[in-house]
Amino acid sequence: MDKKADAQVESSQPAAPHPTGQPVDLSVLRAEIDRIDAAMHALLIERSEIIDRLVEVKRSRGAEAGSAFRPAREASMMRMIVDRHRGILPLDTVEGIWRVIISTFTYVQAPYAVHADLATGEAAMRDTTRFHFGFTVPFVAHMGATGVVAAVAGSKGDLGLVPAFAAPGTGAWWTALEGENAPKIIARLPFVERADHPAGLPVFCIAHPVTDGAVTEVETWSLHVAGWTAQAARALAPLAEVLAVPDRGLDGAALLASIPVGGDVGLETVLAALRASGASVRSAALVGSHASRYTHSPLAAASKAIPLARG
Ligand SMILES: O=C(O)C(=O)C[C@]1(C(=O)O)C=C[C@@H](O)C=C1
Repeated sequence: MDKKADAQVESSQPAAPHPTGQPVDLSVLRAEIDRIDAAMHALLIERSEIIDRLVEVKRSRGAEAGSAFRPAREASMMRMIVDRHRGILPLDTVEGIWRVIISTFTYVQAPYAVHADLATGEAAMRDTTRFHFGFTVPFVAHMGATGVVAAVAGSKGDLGLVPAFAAPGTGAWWTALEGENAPKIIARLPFVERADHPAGLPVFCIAHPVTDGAVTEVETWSLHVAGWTAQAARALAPLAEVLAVPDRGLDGAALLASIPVGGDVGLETVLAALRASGASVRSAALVGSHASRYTHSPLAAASKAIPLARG
């Protein structure tokens, strides 16, 4: 059956009855869908116009020309979007749609590329990059985080994605972030974590230091220690998330420690724990910051979204 005939047969079938008891024709519902699609499209066009005005305001305030990415704003938008969602459209879809909207509006303000380290697994890193940045933003593949950091350092406003987990052979790439003008960690993705996230690979997003819109809920510190032992690793485990790789000499290690700001544990606590375990700390450099990890729980959301039956 051709599509037109198919549509006619379908639309001649009465759809599920309306709550008033009257059957509703499919064509009526499709007209509603067209109306909603047109309204959504018009809103996106209106959003573009607001972005034009936002660019003017940023320019008039002398904002940096490099990148339009504002980590604090994006983290808070993604939390709001996920928290208000309800209905049968999967959350993964909603999050993906807004990641593409926001990343593309970032791109139209100031073009950038995303450099990604594929060394720990090409498929997962590609999925993650496309989920968070869409297909309009150019994707540049690298084999190793060091190449990603170098590419970001040499660019005007590009972003880099590197694994936020320990993987064999990754090396202490974060030591290249130590200089004052070197790139820094500015975000950790996904902004909203949950079980079965379709692009759940934990990655750090790297960029030139952000002076406008940085978020400092978690600081990332590059530490060089001597006397790195299993005991030292155990002492740090409850205090901070740590990536560690061998560095300079037999028992030396380069660490990347993520330490929440304003909590019970600060950099001093971490350094004291290292010293108490017999390690000595040769240097500590702040190499970035990002929003706190934010976890979405479907059960908590469901109990919030579905009103309890009364009576
Ligand atoms: O709020 C801004 O500063 C914007 O540039 C707008 C916008 C968006 O599209 O909503 C785009 C890029 C930023 O990373 C954050 C948000």
